[in-house]
Amino acid sequence: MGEYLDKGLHEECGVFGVYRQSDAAHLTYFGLHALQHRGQEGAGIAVADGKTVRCRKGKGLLSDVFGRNDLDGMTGKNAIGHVRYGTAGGGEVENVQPIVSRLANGGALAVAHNGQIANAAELRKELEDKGSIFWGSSDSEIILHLLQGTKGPLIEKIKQACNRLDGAFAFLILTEKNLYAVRDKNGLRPLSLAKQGDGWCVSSESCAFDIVGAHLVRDVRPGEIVKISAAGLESCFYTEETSCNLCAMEYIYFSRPDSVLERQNVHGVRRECGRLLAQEDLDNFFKADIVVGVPDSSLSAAAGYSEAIGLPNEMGLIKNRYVGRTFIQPTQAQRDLGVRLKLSANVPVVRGKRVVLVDDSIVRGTTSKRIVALLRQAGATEVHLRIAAPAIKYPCFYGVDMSTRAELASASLEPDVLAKVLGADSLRFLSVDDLKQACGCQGLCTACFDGSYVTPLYSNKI
Ligand SMILES: O=P(O)(O)OC[C@H]1O[C@H](OP(=O)(O)OP(=O)(O)O)[C@H](O)[C@@H]1O
Ligand SMILES: NC(=O)CC[C@H](N)C(=O)O
Ligand code: SF4
Ligand SMILES: [Mg+2]
Repeated sequence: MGEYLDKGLHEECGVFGVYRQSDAAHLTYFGLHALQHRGQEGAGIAVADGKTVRCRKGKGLLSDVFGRNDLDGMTGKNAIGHVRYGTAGGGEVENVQPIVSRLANGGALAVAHNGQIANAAELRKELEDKGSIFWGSSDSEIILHLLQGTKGPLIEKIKQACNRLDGAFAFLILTEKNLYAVRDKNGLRPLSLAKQGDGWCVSSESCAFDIVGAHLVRDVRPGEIVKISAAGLESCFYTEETSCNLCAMEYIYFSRPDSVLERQNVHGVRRECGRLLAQEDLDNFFKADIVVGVPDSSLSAAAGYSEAIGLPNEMGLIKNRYVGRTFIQPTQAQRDLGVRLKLSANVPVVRGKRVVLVDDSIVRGTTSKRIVALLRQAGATEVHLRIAAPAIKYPCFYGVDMSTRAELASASLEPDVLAKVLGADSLRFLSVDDLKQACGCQGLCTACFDGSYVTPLYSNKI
């Protein structure tokens, strides 16, 4: 990620697929475009025309990989695509997805995976001991090797493979004729299904359906394998032991505000997090002048906080929308300037004001520290930091780039100590109970807040 500004939280991957659509490759391009926020390291599209599966992929953004005419030769009515931020294995092109392979029966298939397989190290060793040779180093490739080692029609192979995998996986498989959508039994990563004319779409987030004119039907259920073929849509489950534990960070940070996950609109959840966060300040007769959200991901929470507490929600920080990719290998001085390149304080708005600064999360604390300093330099008299998520204290082994406790600011520092380190006058987080209430869905993974992991940890260490 050296080419990008040093971000606190990295997105995950996004998957998108279409079935029975003329111009499937172009539609997949547009779907992936709506999911670009989930991964910027690599992108790819595989398309099937009933006889073959063709794939084009490369490093970088979608627009780096696909030029104006690059999709012209990719004919076929079914396609899948992927945007990657790697969580296992490096950023090399071998790990960019979809990964295309051939089973022993000669059938070609392409796989696009979002998530992280918790027992990847154990499975890879077992497969290598049995003779598998891996092409790359990502955990996603394990899915293909497991399929090769099982018997029966593909749907049976997928069931058997899924029963060996643990952790987080939402993946798509494209064969010459069919499309499969699979979600792990804990429902850790999102995956939704939509109807488009007489065809279908599948996506990590529903925001991608809107852009291609498809209509959200439902989430793929935890443990479900959906097969889309000429016969229509068939559904089966690889296990009966299922429960929904969607990643809470999808609501807090990763997903786009216009997406609907498990029937909850992401903007609505964030706004409710902000409202609930304000409650304790209201009860304590907390005094401030304005509420400022950190653009863009905290704006919904700031709106909810401001509504509940009755203070104006002001545009005290401005984001430069053209910052994303900046310079290759920035110098340390340029890194230090990072937040100024991305965010500027709106001086006339914050000067002389007691500011409630609302952000969605603190991971390493770098962003908050820089923004608090920025507001003070702009003349804010007080800066009270309010985080619309609980304190992150434990690593994630399910596909989010927070892998050691040492890098997490809240793992070792209580809020009042952390407030001092960040230069804020006060600091409060949302409680886990309030987060669950705001998300309103039946189950939620909250492991990085409370250490309640929904799978065994295998060789991963807390
Ligand atoms: O405590 P830290 O390690 O700094 O990480 C936390 C920050 O990271 C994310 O923002 P980021 O700047 O990555 O992206 P955004 O512009 O999409 O919010 C998140 O919204 C927090 O602001
Ligand atoms: N962020 C993700 O979902 C990544 C998928 C997979 N673990 C990879 O590294 O390619
Ligand atoms: S541990 Fe945290 S980031 Fe990881 S899946 Fe669970 S809620 Fe999401
Ligand atoms: Mg942020």
